[in-house]
Amino acid sequence: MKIAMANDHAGTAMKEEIKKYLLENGYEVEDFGTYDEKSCDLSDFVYPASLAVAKGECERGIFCDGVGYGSALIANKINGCYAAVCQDLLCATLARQHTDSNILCLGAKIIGGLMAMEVVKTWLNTDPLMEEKYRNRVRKVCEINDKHCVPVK
Ligand SMILES: O=P(O)(O)OC[C@H]1O[C@@H](O)[C@H](O)[C@@H]1O
Repeated sequence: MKIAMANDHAGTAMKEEIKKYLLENGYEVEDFGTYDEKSCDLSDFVYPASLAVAKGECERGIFCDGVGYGSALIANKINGCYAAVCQDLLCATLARQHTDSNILCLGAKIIGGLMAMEVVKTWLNTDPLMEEKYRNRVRKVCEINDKHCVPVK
């Protein structure tokens, strides 16, 4: 599985730690930066990484910023990107089981590195539930996406 990664200055250390784990465990990573802790704007990195997910160049995305919501807010503007902020293992499980999210957003100022690693593992290894009610909910979100989000070329 190929994973798009992106972060701002607040998420660099967390991104590096997660990237190391992914590479050691057989995942491919495309790292869109940023690569240091110099102050920057999240959208410069999360936007291209989201496009890679939208185009199918990467299957999933993992984005790190200070709080997590900033990455999710940007990614969720892009057609085909379904981003969830997860701060614990229950959120990570349900973000896959109930909502089939393809982008995980983490807040490095909110959760520690150990929790982030467990969230990543849980999120990567949990499949969507096939129960009709969850399928219907996911389908409705996809329909909203298809109706209002511009296709990514
Ligand atoms: O360090 P500064 O620039 O103040 O803020 C960084 C974080 O604050 C929030 O907006 C975002 O989560 C961003 O990553």
